[in-house]
Amino acid sequence: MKVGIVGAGAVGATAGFAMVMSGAASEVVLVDMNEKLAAAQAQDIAHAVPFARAAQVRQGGYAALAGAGVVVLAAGVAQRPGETRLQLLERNAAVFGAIIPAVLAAAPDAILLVATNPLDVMTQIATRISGLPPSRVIGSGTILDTARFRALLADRLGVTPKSVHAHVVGEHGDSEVLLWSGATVACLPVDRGAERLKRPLTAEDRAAIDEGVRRAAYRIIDGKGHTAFGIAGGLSRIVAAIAGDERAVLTCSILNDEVLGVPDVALSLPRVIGAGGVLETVMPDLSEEEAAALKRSAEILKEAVTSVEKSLP
Ligand SMILES: NC(=O)C1=CN([C@@H]2O[C@H](COP(=O)(O)OP(=O)(O)OC[C@H]3O[C@@H](n4cnc5c(N)ncnc54)[C@H](O)[C@@H]3O)[C@@H](O)[C@H]2O)C=CC1
Ligand SMILES: CC(=O)C(=O)O
Repeated sequence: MKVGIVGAGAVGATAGFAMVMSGAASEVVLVDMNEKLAAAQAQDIAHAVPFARAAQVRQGGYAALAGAGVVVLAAGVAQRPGETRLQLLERNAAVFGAIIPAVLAAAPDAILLVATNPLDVMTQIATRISGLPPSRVIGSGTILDTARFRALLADRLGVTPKSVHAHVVGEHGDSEVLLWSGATVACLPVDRGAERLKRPLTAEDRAAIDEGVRRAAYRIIDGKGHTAFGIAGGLSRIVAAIAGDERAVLTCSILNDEVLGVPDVALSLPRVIGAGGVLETVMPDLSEEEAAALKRSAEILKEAVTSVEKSLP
């Protein structure tokens, strides 16, 4: 599948690299207002193609996106150390106002895959600006937080993350909700599985994992200035699910009609992803505490989107 990526910085370029190395994309076009950067990133990725499956990688203008099945939106500003994702909102909303009409003029049939933060609000803004149905405007959402949850839990349990099933829903950000009640390992609820693995989970372990997932971006940005590898893996996974019409269940963000009484808000829930984008949403069973936290997350996002909506085109 041909994939366009608008924003060839750390996230966009690493995502392009991940898609080429995993075989998720057969053609990648990088678009950036900094054409020199996009051309350099495209060349660098192209030099990895001999170690991967056949793929074409190049820099281009918006017209070069024609025929793309997915266009990743990774343009805009990123957090500086200590900054929250929501603090980026006004600057990145203006960037989307400029790029989305240009993307759709060239690639009207593409699914938009949003990576820019604040992720959920940007997904909602992209849905509104594009006029596309919510199923075709997908935010990477908590696919990354879910991966972090599985990685940290697996490390504690001494098994591979692929054998841990656990999800994060809600905001891709500070109010996200780790679904401990549905987490499983070896066909067992996670607490029982942990005991059988002789690595029982204490309240302190849970708190440390929660903090490790929720604060991961802050720690990584403090150390290296940005995050890229995790989200690149997640974007590549979503593209593969679309390209292969997989019907894979992934936690992604789209505009929901309503979440626990909060209307018209984008946030992540488990979604079935295939060639048409989001094919189904599967509302998980939630404990009382998780339901209250998800509702709070929806309210925070609704407030954020309402604050910027008036200035949208
Ligand atoms: N969804 C997620 O889980 C994650 C999201 N992010 C977000 O992804 C976004 C990009 O982050 P980075 O790649 O680290 O930033 P970066 O600064 O390395 O790259 C952004 C690129 O966007 C380009 N750009 C800005 N305005 C543009 C416009 N109007 N048209 C075309 N190109 C434009 C810039 O020239 C730059 O190359 C940020 O909002 C960041 O917070 C970052 C990590 C994870
Ligand atoms: C920066 C960001 O959103 C993340 O790594 O989660």
